[in-house]
Amino acid sequence: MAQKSFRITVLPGDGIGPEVVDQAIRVLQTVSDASQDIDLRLETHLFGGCAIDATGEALPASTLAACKEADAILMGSIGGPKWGVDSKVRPEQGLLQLRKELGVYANIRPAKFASDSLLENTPLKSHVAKGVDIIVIRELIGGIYFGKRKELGVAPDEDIAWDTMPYSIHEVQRITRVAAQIALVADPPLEIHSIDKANVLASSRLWRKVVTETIQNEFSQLKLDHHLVDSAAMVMVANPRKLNGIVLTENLFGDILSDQSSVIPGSLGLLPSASLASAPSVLSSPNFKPVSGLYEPIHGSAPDIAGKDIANPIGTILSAAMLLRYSLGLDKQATDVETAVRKVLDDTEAGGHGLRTADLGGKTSTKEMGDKIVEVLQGLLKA
Ligand SMILES: NC(=O)C1=CN([C@@H]2O[C@H](COP(=O)(O)OP(=O)(O)OC[C@H]3O[C@@H](n4cnc5c(N)ncnc54)[C@H](O)[C@@H]3O)[C@@H](O)[C@H]2O)C=CC1
Ligand SMILES: CC(C)CC(=O)C(=O)O
Ligand SMILES: [Mg+2]
Repeated sequence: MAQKSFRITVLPGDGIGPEVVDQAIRVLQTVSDASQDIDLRLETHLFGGCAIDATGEALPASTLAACKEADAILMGSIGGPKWGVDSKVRPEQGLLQLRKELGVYANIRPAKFASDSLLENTPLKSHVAKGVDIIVIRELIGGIYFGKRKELGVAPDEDIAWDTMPYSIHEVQRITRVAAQIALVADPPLEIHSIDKANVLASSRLWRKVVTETIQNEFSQLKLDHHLVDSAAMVMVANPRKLNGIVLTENLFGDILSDQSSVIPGSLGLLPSASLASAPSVLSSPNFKPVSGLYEPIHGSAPDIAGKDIANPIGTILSAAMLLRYSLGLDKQATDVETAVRKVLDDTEAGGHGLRTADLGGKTSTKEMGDKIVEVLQGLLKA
């Protein structure tokens, strides 16, 4: 078999970013070392606050070029108090610019139990949390994060600041199609729960109309319902199984609801994400075509725990699994990474280790968690 060689651009970023990315790099290296047929070439670049310190820019041109040339990008997290909200150049601006430049409008954030044993860690009652399996699909390059805004102190009306939340029919159609295509891969297909604030916002009325028409006209076999975002936030913690399937929503609501969804399996540090410029193609299909993408945990740079070797690396490691599956077409290896994570967390299954980092009430360090996942993965990759 001809060797498959892939370029992966790595952006460790700030705070705990480099700590959790180090463990995901070891996982990808383990996949590469296990097969003569696979060669993963990882190249690290400056991005975020560390890039501002070194170059004055959050997203230097060389970093953007490396991202555009890569088969996939693995990111940690950016930001921190050193480059806070009053700074002229902020790391978060670089992240928004990167997402926009790459056109990755579809942000896929699965919120499920990486291991059933995590039920002991949920702050919800276990009968409420059990069986929750939600994929948040968040529109990522539109809405209020990208709309026109005016800062305080800018004339006219210097005492007023504002943001706007524009959405076009095209933007809502394409994210709805991604949600529908992901829903259809499951058997039975997943239900779609579209979240908006259509009782107040014009952009939400457009959202609801376009989602409804796209599903009715193109995917009429799928079940769709609509929730207002305030009550959806309540349902997500009171009876989250009601939202099982796909939670489809716009940029700001998706940012908030996905952090909230991480409470269900027990920690923000557990959840991965993929940001893509099209629907991922179905791996079992003969027409499978890998898509380039940006992969990152859903959390931020966690300045409160940075530099202590206690951050949970699992969200980043599971993001690397999504990278293997969607961008490199390495489904078996992706599943092996997910199985390794499950076995390391699990305290009941054969070969389970029951490890927990501090966010889940344990004492396992970031590096020890990475060590164990790599060790279990090596065994699985040989099989
Ligand atoms: N994609 C990105 O790079 C993102 C960057 N940020 C930036 O990160 C900075 C900090 O933001 P925060 O609001 O504090 O949110 P955060 O997500 O960094 O942290 C929130 C809480 O979760 C904990 N936490 C997060 N990840 C964890 C992990 N892997 N293991 C254990 N605990 C974890 C933190 O210790 C903190 O208590 C800000 O500058 C923000 O703009 C925030 C979200 C996403
Ligand atoms: C840091 C922001 C730009 C984004 C964010 O919080 C996220 O994507 O989860
Ligand atoms: Mg966020």
